[in-house]
Amino acid sequence: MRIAFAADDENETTRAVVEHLVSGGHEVLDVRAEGVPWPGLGERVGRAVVDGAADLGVVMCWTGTGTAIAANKVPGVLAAVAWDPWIARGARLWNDANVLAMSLKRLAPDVAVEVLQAFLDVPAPDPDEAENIALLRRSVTNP
Ligand SMILES: O=C(CO)[C@H](O)[C@H](O)COP(=O)(O)O
Repeated sequence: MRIAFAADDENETTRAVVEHLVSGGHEVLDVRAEGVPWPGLGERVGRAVVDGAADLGVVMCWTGTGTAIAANKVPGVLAAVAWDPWIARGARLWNDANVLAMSLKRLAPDVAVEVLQAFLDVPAPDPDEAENIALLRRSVTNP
């Protein structure tokens, strides 16, 4: 898969995430750029997904929340913060999340990789959730 990626800091966890993607045969579209702060990075990942340059996105910041909020401002993005594999799987399966957000400070490298893999392992959302997902995708400007 083509995965858009950005993080506003670099450490063992962010490196493990990128290495896991590359070793898993995924194409990593790294949208980091000098001087772009975390809100811009979240937006860049969201845009890459919505524009079709990437199939899914991964954003990381200290908390995971700021980049998730920024990504969610891009219409068509459903970004979810996950901190364990069950949450990540549920975000794909029941919410159709197309961007995974993780804390680069609070997740150990092996945990972040497990969370990421659980997200990637879901091929498609649960059809039983189609109505709820449609409601989730509806915005106040697009009722
Ligand atoms: O977790 C974050 C946003 O949710 C940021 O990573 C954290 O706030 C640090 O940002 P900065 O380096 O701009 O102070």
